[in-house]
Amino acid sequence: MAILEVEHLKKTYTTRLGSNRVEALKDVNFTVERGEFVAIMGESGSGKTTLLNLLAALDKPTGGQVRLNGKNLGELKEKEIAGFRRENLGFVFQDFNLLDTFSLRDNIYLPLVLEGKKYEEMSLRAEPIAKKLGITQILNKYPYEVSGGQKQRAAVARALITNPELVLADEPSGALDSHAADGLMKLFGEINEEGQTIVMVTHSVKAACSAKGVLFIKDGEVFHQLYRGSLGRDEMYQKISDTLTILATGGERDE
Ligand SMILES: Nc1ncnc2c1ncn2[C@@H]1O[C@H](COP(=O)(O)OP(=O)(O)OP(=O)(O)O)[C@@H](O)[C@H]1O
Repeated sequence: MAILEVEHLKKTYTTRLGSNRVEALKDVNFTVERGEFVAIMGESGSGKTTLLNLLAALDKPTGGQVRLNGKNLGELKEKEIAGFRRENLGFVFQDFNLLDTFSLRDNIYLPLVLEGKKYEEMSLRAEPIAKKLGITQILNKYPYEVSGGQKQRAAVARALITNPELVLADEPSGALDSHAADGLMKLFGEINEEGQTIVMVTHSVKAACSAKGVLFIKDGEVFHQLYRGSLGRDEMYQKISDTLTILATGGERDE
């Protein structure tokens, strides 16, 4: 079953006086099935962040629609949006977005605090997630006391604690060294194997190899979709690299 349906999605940015228009997304169509792990790739300025913002209901499309579990995000009332986002989506960002004055534990609890959950429930929910992510021993530390990889693990725990339908990640390994990035992608793979649907924007071919499919965006449109299927990691790496080369050189996509 499709968890995410994107139909004829369009986003045009207009400057205040209307003199300058940028068609960031022109006509984007794709679906994400439950349990998928999709990487979104494309050159700088191709519209990836714009797309992610629309998937996250952080911005309104100029045309078309995004449906999450059949619910058209465009029909959400302004006051429903924050709650809908909290209940259905988990976010992981390149720069972690952890609050420095909160311990990792309190950062992870934050979405549940906002939902008004009791401390015991927060603790019960966090325990298995922290264990899985290997951060049980450092939960009382503050973000500035731990490594980038550990910060990102805490951010992933925070994204997962509400048991979201969909995790949206924007360059999650972008600020990590290659060892921590590999660890994070392994973790995403495991979380996905356990049933979590993930959509991740990345510039890294290596990170995209962890996904089950890659959606390539060019000039605000879907240029190509690649599925891992039975491809080995090396083959997948090669196919992604080849497609990025075609994207960059303006050639036609290979079918
Ligand atoms: N708030 C905005 N107002 C006007 N134009 C914008 C705005 N945000 C993005 N754009 C333009 O829309 C286009 C797509 O931008 P977007 O940030 O979505 O690309 P991207 O693929 O995420 O790029 P990058 O990989 O560099 O983050 C670009 O031409 C950009 O300049």
